[in-house]
Amino acid sequence: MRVLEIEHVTKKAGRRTLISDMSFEIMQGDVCGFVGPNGAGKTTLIRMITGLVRPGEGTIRIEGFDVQRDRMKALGRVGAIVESPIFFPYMSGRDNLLNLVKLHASIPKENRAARVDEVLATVGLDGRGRDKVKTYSLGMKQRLGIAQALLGNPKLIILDEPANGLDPMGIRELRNLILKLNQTYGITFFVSSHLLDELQRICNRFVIIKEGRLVWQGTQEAWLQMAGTSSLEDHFVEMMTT
Ligand SMILES: Nc1ncnc2c1ncn2[C@@H]1O[C@H](COP(=O)(O)OP(=O)(O)OP(=O)(O)O)[C@@H](O)[C@H]1O
Repeated sequence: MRVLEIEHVTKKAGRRTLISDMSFEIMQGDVCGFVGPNGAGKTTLIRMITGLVRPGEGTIRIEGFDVQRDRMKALGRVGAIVESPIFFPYMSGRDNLLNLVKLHASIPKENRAARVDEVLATVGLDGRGRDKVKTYSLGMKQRLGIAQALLGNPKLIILDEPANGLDPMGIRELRNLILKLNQTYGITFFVSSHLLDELQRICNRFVIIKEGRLVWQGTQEAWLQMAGTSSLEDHFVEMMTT
């Protein structure tokens, strides 16, 4: 099943074209790495997928629902951390989520607390849920962000440079969490990052863009084959400079 469809999407800002006639698809169960140099348009496309910005032309569908025309149904299937998640620092992680769970109309009032405790346990924060967010490490805040994304039971989770600023332990925890959510709950992931080695550990597919255009998309296997004896990083740099 197609979870995300990007069809001939173009976005301009004034005379500048930020995204140009871009098309690709992601299937259910994929963990797709989204890569491109600084300024390639990754965040711009992610903002369109999450409904924060309108595409100028083209269509974006999530599980078949058009993000523009069927906004509620489309966005109800996505959990995303686009900019760093923002929580009230003087409230506990649990209280922050108890506040946010109210936004999900599909969760009855009497089930809210149970749902919050469930997602806290899923991301491994059950032991720290009642501590104030200001005492959390960056890695814990990221996991709280993923807990928030999980509240609505998403089919697709979009993460924009989630490993930014994380130490090796934090990166490892994030990696294990993504793999667990993918393998245990079948959640599809679309993850932008500059850390190709890290993406190589978790992704089965890649979408590569440059200057707002799709350069390549395919399986990790196909990319490794194309790269030959080079590392993905070396091959990526080569693709970007030729
Ligand atoms: N509203 C806007 N008006 C004009 N230019 C914009 C606007 N939004 C983004 N840009 C430009 O579009 C380009 C793409 O930016 P974007 O943030 O999507 O890139 P990115 O691939 O996410 O980069 P990075 O890897 O650095 O995060 C950049 O050159 C940016 O300055």
